[in-house]
Amino acid sequence: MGAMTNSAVVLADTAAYAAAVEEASKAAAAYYATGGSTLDDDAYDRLVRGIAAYEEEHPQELLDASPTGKVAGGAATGDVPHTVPMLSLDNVFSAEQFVTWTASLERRIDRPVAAWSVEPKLDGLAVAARYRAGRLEQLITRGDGTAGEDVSHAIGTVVGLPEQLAEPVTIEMRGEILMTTEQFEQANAVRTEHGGAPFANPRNGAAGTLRAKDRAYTVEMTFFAYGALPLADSGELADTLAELPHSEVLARVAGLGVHTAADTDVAPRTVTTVEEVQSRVEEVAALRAALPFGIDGIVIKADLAADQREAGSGTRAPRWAIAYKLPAVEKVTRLLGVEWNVGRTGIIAPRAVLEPVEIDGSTVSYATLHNPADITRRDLRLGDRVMVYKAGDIIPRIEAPVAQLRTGDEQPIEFPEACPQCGSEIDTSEQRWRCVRGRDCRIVASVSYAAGRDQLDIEGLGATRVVQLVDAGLVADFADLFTLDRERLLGLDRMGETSTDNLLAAIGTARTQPLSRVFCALGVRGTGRSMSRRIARYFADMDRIRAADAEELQRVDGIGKEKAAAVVAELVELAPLIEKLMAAGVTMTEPGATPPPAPGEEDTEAAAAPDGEDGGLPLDGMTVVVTGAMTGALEKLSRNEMNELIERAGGKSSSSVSKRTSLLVAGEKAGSKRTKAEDLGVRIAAPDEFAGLIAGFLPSEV
Ligand SMILES: NC(=O)c1ccc[n+]([C@@H]2O[C@H](COP(=O)([O-])OP(=O)(O)OC[C@H]3O[C@@H](n4cnc5c(N)ncnc54)[C@H](O)[C@@H]3O)[C@@H](O)[C@H]2O)c1
Ligand SMILES: [Zn+2]
Repeated sequence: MGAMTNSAVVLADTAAYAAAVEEASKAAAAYYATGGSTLDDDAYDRLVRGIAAYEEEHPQELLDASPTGKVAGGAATGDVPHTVPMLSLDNVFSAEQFVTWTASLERRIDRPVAAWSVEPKLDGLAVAARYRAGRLEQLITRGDGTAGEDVSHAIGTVVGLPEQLAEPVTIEMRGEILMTTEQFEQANAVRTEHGGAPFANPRNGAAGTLRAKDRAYTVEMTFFAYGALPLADSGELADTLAELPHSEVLARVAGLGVHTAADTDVAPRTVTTVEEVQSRVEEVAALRAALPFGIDGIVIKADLAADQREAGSGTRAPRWAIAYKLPAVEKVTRLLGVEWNVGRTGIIAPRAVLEPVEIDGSTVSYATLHNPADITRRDLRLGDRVMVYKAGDIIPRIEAPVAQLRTGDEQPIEFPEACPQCGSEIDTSEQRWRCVRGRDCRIVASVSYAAGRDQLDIEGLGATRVVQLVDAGLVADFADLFTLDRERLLGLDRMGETSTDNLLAAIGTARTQPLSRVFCALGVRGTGRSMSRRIARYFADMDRIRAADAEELQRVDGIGKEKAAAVVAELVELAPLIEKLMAAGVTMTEPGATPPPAPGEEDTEAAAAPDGEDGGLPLDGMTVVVTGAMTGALEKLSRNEMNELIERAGGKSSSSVSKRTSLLVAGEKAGSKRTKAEDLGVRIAAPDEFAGLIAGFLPSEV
């Protein structure tokens, strides 16, 4: 389980302390009233921990408004007295803290705790539900712990809280009201349909919904009981409830028809040792991401009534129970942009680009947005602060914007008007938008990419022409270009003799492109131009690349374990295409590169020879940066071609000048890179001088 990384806010002086108390009180008031706090729980907890730390150092400065030591931070109130106070829970954040807590509890009762109940800490709001003679009469919030608010108007909208019990008993059920993920989605759909702002997360949804009266619509919530108490006229049930172990009380509650967590994957479990508690805690933590409702920890309670009685309660929390907190899975961050990605079948899916935020031990920079309707429904805007949810391995998702944090500068999200991959029209008739070319979209995009200037460089084969070839069924992948039939090309619109012959000639030339470009044209994920060149130079021919396993691929500069495995897998998928290219006579070797020793021969002299001695290339061991306009023999070369040239001559190309740069090729209008190279004392060469240095490697004139 990831450790808690959130440390307390540090408060330097009285003024900072007072400001923190005010901020926390405001947040808590909003949180308990409508669920609409501007802070996420992590930020709130860090603030309160900072307040507590300051108060410990300066007890004489304690402000009345301080949230510490109070149920609901002192922010909630009510006028319906509770029979027995409804308290909060103390927290632990690690196995060690938990062990310390059990030791102090056992010291207090002067004996080992006989059994523990380990249950989910449901992330909703505490309520008391009073049943008289089996009928649900009153629903009350926790309030300040001694008195809560009457929210009986919600009776009938809460799944798991029947209006009639299985037996005509008088009893108070205590538990949590929350929205399941599904209810939350439903709530936001209904709410936005009625012109309301979506709830930022399920907890806010439950808080806002429970207290709202006279809404034009109802949304469902779910109740989970975690305890029961007698009421004034409970009769003999009072004695039973006072004596039964907690676990058996829960079983009675369920027997009466009230919902508990017993039917979930994280059902309460009774165990006897601290080790068993710990392993159940880990189990629950692992199950969390897949649960259909939110939990923010695990509650561990002494199970026996006698143990609970003797431990007693403080003003804010019982001493016989503890909340083992799990890392927060929700954080507020900013929505920076939206990307539109086209899938294999042509589905165009939006993805949110976020200001990176750490959630549960990983950095989250993207979140799924499902479809355009979803964006509209959630009323998301660029620049919005959004609540992001991420647990376990699930794809992070945006729950909703935090509307209270809007500044007015937020911008609408623009939807694409043409397919971002191939430029075709978009079919918007369904919720999930789709490129009208469907699966062909990918073909159009990958053929266009392969024909591009930095890959096979096929002149006259622009996007429109590719669309034309794909639509005519002449091309299903870019290998088909090499077997195009002249007569059939002539049959297409706008393809006269001249353009057809020019195109065929350009394709013929493409056949002679070096392996590095052919490899790049394959579009293997994570291998752009320079990586493709490194791979091609290392292996020298396609067969060797294909024969390489992940371990061997990692010998190529810049390829790590994960990328190596991904490349190997993708090359297997691409086998039919590669074979088609080979059959069409496309070049499969890299000029000037020497293949590595075959596997198993690594220890022979070739491998033992010191680096650089093998080829004696002019730029061996050098890192070269190019800037400004090239002239003379280099004039026509694009930046990519310059980089190819550098690498062919044994150097490494880079785009920025640093201490490690060996040479800067500076042409006309060289700017800041030149200044930087001068400052660092990096050698600078004019294009002509550089051309002389690598003369043997210049592309032959066409
Ligand atoms: N974002 C904000 O602005 C803001 C403001 C105030 C409070 N908060 C958050 O609220 C939390 C503190 O609230 P709290 O005082 O309600 O304490 P809590 O939620 O940490 O713990 C106590 C509550 O746990 C609930 N609970 C869930 N499952 C239970 C179970 N099986 N058995 C017993 N109780 C169970 C009960 O409702 C109980 O009242 C913190 O996590 C804090 O971050 C956030
Ligand atoms: Zn498309």
